[in-house]
Amino acid sequence: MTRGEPLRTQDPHAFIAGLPKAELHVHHVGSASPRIVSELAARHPDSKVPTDPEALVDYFTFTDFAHFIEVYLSVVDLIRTPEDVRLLTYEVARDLARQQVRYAELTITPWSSTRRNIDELAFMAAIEDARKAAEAEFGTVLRWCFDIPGEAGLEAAEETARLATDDRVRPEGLVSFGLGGPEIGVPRPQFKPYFDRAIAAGLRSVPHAGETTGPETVWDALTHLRAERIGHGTNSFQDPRLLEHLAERRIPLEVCPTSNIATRAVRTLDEHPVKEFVKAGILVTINSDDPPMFGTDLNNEYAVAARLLDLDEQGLAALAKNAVDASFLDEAGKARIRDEIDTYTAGWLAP
Ligand SMILES: Nc1ncnc2c1ncn2[C@@H]1O[C@H](CCC(=O)c2cccc(C(=O)O)c2)[C@@H](O)[C@H]1O
Ligand SMILES: [Zn+2]
Repeated sequence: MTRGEPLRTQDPHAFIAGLPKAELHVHHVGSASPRIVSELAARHPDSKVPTDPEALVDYFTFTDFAHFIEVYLSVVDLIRTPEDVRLLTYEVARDLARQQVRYAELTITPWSSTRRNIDELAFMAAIEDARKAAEAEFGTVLRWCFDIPGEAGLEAAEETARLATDDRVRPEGLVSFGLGGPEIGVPRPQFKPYFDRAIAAGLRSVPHAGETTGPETVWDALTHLRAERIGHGTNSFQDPRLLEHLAERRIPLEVCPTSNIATRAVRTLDEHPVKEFVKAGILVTINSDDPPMFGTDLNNEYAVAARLLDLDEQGLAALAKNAVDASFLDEAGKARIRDEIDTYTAGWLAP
């Protein structure tokens, strides 16, 4: 790409690759690279996960959301020791740093590990050790969102709330509390007491909603779970009043375009409602969700957004700043990344 020429007619990849970014919606286990997955699968030959990274492409082709969760859990099954947890977390940070991600909020489901007999304190020590190493070595700041796997029931919710609020256990890097997994048959209001506890302990509320069910789930997340950002929120487009509400209250959406196609929540990228969200004045952030499982990464999601939203370099820089604004970083941290984005963009556009 030639500097100074309008991006619209050019390939945006080079600009995006160097653009400093923040990632707000990315799952810990869902970020395991094919190399890590095949390494773990080889360590645990009883697993049905392929050891050949090429075979993983087929394995990571999903017929629907339920199939995605089934495959996701087979990868969760590969993580069996605190050392597996530390290695995964550190490698995820390395992949983020390579994409110029300066700050990421990583969604972790601690219950999935403690129920697989990983000691809770050893688990927390493993993620914190990786977080500190990543910040020192790559300059990427990681923070955690602990999420309830909704379909696993209220015992899992109780355990997740305990791990997130008990001062003897909760890790220093924890900033938010989430809710993931299937939405069908898993009403949001039942999780209110757990979100209340997490919020009282100073955590921010970031449930998934409106990914596989309609706008009423997003309303539930706002009303009952006091959501400050919505994971996906894809089907919000079906309710104009909800779009207005999200815009007015400045509730950001964590949009993950390729994920929605891979899990068949949306039929094609061209039908993705992200453009309607922007038109409605909603603070849209672009994210990768479970990048290797969906054959994507954050840079590719920005390229997808550039196409769907018809963005030039300034537009992409504004999108990157949306994620900084919507993050749970402190003001000084936000200002640093915003400045970096401005400096990078000005340098790129200078004749
Ligand atoms: N696009 C997504 N949309 C929603 N969620 C997503 C997405 N990507 C990844 N997740 C993750 O999937 C987990 C689901 C885990 C789950 O349901 C479950 C049920 C029963 C037992 C167990 C177990 O561990 O034994 C787990 C969520 O907590 C979430 O972190
Ligand atoms: Zn997600």
